Amino acid sequence: MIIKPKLHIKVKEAPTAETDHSKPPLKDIRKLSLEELKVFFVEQGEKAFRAKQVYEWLWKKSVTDFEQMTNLPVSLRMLMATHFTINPVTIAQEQISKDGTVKVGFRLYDGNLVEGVLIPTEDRMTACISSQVGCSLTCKFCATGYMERVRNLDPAEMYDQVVLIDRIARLTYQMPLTNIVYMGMGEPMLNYANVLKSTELITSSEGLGMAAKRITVSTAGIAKMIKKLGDDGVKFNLALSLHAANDVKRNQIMPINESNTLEALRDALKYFYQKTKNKVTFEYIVFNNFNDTLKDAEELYRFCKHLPAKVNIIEYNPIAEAEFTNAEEDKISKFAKYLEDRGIVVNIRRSRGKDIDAACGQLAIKERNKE
Ligand SMILES: C[S@@+](CC[C@H](N)C(=O)[O-])C[C@H]1O[C@@H](n2cnc3c(N)ncnc32)[C@H](O)[C@@H]1O
Ligand code: SF4
Repeated sequence: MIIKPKLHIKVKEAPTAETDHSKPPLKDIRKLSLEELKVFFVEQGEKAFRAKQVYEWLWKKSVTDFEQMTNLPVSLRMLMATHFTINPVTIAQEQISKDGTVKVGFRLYDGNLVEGVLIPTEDRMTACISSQVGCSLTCKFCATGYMERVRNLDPAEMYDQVVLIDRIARLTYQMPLTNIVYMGMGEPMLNYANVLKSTELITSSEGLGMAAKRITVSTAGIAKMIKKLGDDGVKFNLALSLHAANDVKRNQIMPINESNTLEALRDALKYFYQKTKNKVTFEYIVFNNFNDTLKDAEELYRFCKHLPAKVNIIEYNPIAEAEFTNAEEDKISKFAKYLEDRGIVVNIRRSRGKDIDAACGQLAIKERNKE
């Protein structure tokens, strides 16, 4: 297995950045809560009810400019424009795969690029969104693991990805989004508060009003934060990227396992289940000659039998940075059968968008390599 060194992300000059460096950049108005917006308006001698109107324009209608808030007096729009800005996420690249999957490169206000994917299936329109620029967790099979973590996304940046992918779904397939997975770039549990805030916005009636059960947050496994999800009583689904149910093997491909062992994760997941009654999904890529034997399946069975859980076997999308490949079909079927025979629910998920680099991080890493 060849593992190449980490790449450094070069942050581009922001296309919309403040060019007059003598003035501090304006704050994004979407960083304010409804309450904070009310306080601002009252301090400025305006009526408090304006806050609700503005909030609706910002979230439900997702406007990108104060000028678009057409039911508000011009003076109010000008007041906001002198104190705040709106930093919308924009689409930098869009590629459609032969299988209908759409990969989107999102440009953030500071020039950074993150990725999202629209995955259309028979009964679902799923958006896969990013939570960080890069990732600090260095998983050896993941393209994003070869980038440095640059920064966390803020709630509005995650929300915007959903809104933009929803527009693509409606335009391309005449169907709105039905599901959202936090399985793009980054580790959601290392951007905990912003991820939770974004799910609140997506589910709230002031935002998109989607059911929390339609959202899945995926983690590489940070035990402390999984327990916190339990304490916070979240309603969305949780997926754990397991990929090996043996500490020695998992340490090799997911260094986070050294400080968050399988035992710690199992305890955290039990706690999460006790608190939320939400079933957990285990993500497992069956890598050729690494974790593909019936002994590996037995270890996986032993790990998940303690919890009401299901296993998603994900097809691997090979990346240029490492030499992992999928196990052969036959081995994957035997692996799945071993688990199913013991009562574990197994789904085999085919890779989507192979022809367009749909594995998370692949598009951003290519862009970076061009620079
Ligand atoms: C990119 S991660 C982001 C969420 C979180 N950091 C995590 O690890 O669960 C989402 C899922 O994609 C998987 N993944 C990463 N690289 C992949 C690849 N090249 N092919 C298929 N799945 C991949 C991860 O193992 C994880 O289950
Ligand atoms: S799999 Fe998840 S945690 Fe691991 S490097 Fe990729 S994005 Fe980060």
